[in-house]
Amino acid sequence: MEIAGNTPIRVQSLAQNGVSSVPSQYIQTPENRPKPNLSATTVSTSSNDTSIPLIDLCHFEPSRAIDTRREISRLCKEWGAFHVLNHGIPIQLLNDMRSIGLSFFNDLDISEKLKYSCDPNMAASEGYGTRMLVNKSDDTVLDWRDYFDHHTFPLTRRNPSRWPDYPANYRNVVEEYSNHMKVLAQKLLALISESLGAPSSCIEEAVGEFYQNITISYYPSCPQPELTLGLQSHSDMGAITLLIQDDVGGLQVLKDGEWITVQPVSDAIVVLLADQTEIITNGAYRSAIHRAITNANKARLSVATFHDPAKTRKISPAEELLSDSTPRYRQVVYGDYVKSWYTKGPEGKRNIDALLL
Ligand SMILES: O=C(O)CCC(=O)C(=O)O
Ligand SMILES: [Fe+2]
Repeated sequence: MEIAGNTPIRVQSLAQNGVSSVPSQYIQTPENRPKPNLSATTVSTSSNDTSIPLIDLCHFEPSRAIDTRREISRLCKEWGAFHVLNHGIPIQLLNDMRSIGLSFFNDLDISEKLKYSCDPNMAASEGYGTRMLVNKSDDTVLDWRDYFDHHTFPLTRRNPSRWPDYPANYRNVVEEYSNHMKVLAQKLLALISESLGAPSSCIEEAVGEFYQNITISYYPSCPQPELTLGLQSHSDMGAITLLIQDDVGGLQVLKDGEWITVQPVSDAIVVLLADQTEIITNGAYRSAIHRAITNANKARLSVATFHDPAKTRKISPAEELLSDSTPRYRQVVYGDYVKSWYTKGPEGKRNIDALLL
């Protein structure tokens, strides 16, 4: 599966070559394969029952704060994943972000895209890639996904000249999107802190300066969606992830042992609580296990914006949130957490479970 220069084959090239069956490296073990879609045979339920919940943030209107905090608390305890509406991000910017991502993947030749290749031997390196883990063993099952990862905060990491210059507005859109998403992540972490009765700065102070990465994922149509995953089951390792997707759908969240498909809502943003927030809140709020499935007929695009601590940051349950309970998680240096995640793989929540006291 490797071509000259140690560059892994991009899934989009496989799909464009019209393969009728997926190469064996992409075939999931039976227990990890998506269940066949039962919706046609089950009794119809309201759409609320078959997606994650949605909360209207009412533009962070102070007079709604008490209700919003109460609802946020419930969603963080029961789900760790929910849609937000009236979040303050211009809808046009969400559409522009989807549109520039799609142009990069659809309009450029593979040879053009490969000019932006990330370093396949380095975890989360910036650029165009396909393999998420740095694990080199041949028995790793591969995701049916290509991506472009951008390093966007702190500003010292941001270098738009390393990003595509096609379409012409690509770099501007990513910069503007990054700035808006950072503000929203701060507002949400403040609400989440308040919803636990803590000062609004509690979680953000525990995280420290945000390291923000934006990953555009592209999932080509797949000849055998029943055997593959676009992205394996995981919880995100940082503090909070903000995600948008197109109208194809394929994001699934694990709730009470069942995979729930997140129905696309084009103006809404998906909030995913990540592992460091689980540690900081001492498990009061749990990170969401999620994955992406593939589609036989359509390619799919999503944009995930991750907000993480610095690699040198020590993370442990916040004093203000412990009150009379004892810490349930060992302190961890965030860089060590990331290293273990990328070498061992996520496999559900094995990395955070290893920190449980
Ligand atoms: O494509 C999606 O909907 C999920 C992406 C995701 O979970 C990730 O990039 O961590
Ligand atoms: Fe994720």
